[in-house]
Amino acid sequence: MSNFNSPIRLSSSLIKHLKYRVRMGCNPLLPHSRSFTTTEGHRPIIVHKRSLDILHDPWFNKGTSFSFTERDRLDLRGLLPPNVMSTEQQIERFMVDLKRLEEQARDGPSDPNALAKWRILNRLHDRNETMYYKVLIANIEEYAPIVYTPTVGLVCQNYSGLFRRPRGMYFSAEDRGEMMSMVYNWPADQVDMIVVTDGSRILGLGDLGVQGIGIAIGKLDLYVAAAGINPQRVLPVMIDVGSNNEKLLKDPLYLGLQRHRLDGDEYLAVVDEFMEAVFTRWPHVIVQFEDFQSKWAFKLLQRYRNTYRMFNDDVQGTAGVAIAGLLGAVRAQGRPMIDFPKQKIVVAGAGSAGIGVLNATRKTMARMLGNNEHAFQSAGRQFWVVDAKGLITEEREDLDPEACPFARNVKEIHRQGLREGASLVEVVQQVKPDVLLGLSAVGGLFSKEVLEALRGSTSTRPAIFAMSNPTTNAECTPEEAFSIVGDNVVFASGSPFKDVDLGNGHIGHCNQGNNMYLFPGIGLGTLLSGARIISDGMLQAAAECLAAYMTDEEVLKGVIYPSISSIRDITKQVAAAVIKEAIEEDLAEGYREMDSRELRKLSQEEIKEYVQNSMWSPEYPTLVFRKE
Ligand SMILES: NC(=O)c1ccc[n+]([C@@H]2O[C@H](COP(=O)([O-])OP(=O)(O)OC[C@H]3O[C@@H](n4cnc5c(N)ncnc54)[C@H](O)[C@@H]3O)[C@@H](O)[C@H]2O)c1
Ligand SMILES: O=C(O)C[C@H](O)C(=O)O
Ligand SMILES: [Mg+2]
Repeated sequence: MSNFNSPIRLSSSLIKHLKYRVRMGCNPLLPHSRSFTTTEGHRPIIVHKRSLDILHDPWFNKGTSFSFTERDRLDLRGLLPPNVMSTEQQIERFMVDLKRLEEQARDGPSDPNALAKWRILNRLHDRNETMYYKVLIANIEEYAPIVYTPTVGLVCQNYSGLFRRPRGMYFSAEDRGEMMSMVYNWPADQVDMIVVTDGSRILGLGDLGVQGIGIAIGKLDLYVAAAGINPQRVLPVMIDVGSNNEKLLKDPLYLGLQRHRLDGDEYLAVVDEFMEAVFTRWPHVIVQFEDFQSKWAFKLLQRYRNTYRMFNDDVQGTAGVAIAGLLGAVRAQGRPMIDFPKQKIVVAGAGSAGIGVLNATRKTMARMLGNNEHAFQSAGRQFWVVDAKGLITEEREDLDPEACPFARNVKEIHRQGLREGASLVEVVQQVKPDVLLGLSAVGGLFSKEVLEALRGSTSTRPAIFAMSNPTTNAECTPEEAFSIVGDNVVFASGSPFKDVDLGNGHIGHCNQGNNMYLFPGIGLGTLLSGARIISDGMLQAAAECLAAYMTDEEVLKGVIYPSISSIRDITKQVAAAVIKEAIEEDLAEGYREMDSRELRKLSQEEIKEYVQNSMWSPEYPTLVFRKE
């Protein structure tokens, strides 16, 4: 039996490994260390490693694309098949493999091979990041539903089984007091974007605990693919304060802390410590809060938004996307934008997303009505909010403070033939809304009865937003919407659905109303402006930019959101709008060589050019070895 005083015996293989690490210039006692250099442009990259270390490093790995001379320079000879492939050949080989799976897929409502595709893409991500993003960007329409909603939901649910190579950082309740030093374990000296979750409300799937890291990874994939954030400078983070999901707590394969969630001040102390640690190491980082249960989403946003560069995607990103869609719906009715404050809107769901949408939409209406208290009060009367307990009125007991401003006046509601707790069907029947918007996480909530009631809408073209994710949580499908309410409706869903063949040569267009159209641009614009905080004005500018992206011709056809294939261009425009607003609000402090004075001199076109030139593209840099 060994005790602490006995000499340590090292196995011969361990000695060999340590000697090898010394030879490679690494500290044998520290975990694997990497050197980080920028890959923008076509400049060579100086690397301090060779041989297998290069092949195992996805930032530098080119797989079969290493040229003969590079293989010699980097001691790779013999470690790869001899045939040198071009990038195109490599990608083709990969795509053939991927497509084979699809050909075998049965054509069902969901993709039976979605998880298999995720695994293949994930493995590529592990071994060759450049190629991974090249594939993702070139085929974004096809593979966003795999790396993002809906499949990412399935991935999070099955994360224990799917976990291979760790990605990102985990801060847990057990790490209290250690985070300030732990944060230095991450190898990158520069981090631009963090997406953090506590796993408490992953999409509409509830508390998935530590497995929620998948959502942070998926969101950051879009930051790289859509916003051109350098993948070396993104960091997915999971704050593991436990889980209240009893199934997970009993699962022996669960990878997270097997304890109930911390609450109250203890919870806040963990998140505070995390924020302090990451902003100490990377003062210019932007932190996106993702999929926190609404109980904490609002509190944390209020706590940090005036001190740190952060935003909550579910509250603020979703709000902007909804506003853009709602404005699109008005245009699709052939009405002028000024009619927006007249829209009657029924919202199902009063959580972080629903309340975020309600607040921002009310403010937008109030601005159009004169931006005074009277305008704000009258805008508030355009909404009827239904949650799990039915219509919310001032009679409701124990109402969340966030929902209070939207509780309907009891007398007014009685005159409309409604009451506290009225069902969604009753509300739709009585209100005859222009818009029915769902952020309830309840699949099928817009039942046949609800949709039939919507046929009585006073609008010439009612709009249905079934925004809950993933697919199975959508409040209704586009088929149901078009067949029950009518061919003329405007339809959007949070997760992608196919367009509907209406049978008479017409297509019922299915828009994807998802915050992916805004968060990458909000992050990129904030980064490049160097704004200290993310203001309401910057978020509003992002939403307006998205709304203006669609032409009149498109919206009249019911197309209110762009195709995901143009997401890189949309993100560029959104980022430019955010920068412009940050400059106007005097928040922009500049980024790298572009200081605040230079920024202020830029014209609208030059801002767009600046954004475009700052976006990372997946190209192999030339690698050159030099000893450290
Ligand atoms: N499309 C997007 O971009 C987008 C963005 C954010 C969130 N979402 C989706 O929105 C959903 C909700 O997210 P959240 O953060 O607000 O969740 P949440 O848990 O905070 O809120 C859910 C709300 O729905 C209400 N609800 C539950 N059952 C209901 C019922 N039968 N009828 C009416 N309301 C009911 C609850 O009372 C609660 O107010 C999730 O599915 C999420 O994926 C979509
Ligand atoms: O993640 C998404 O697809 C959208 C949104 O952030 C959500 O929580 O559903
Ligand atoms: Mg989310």
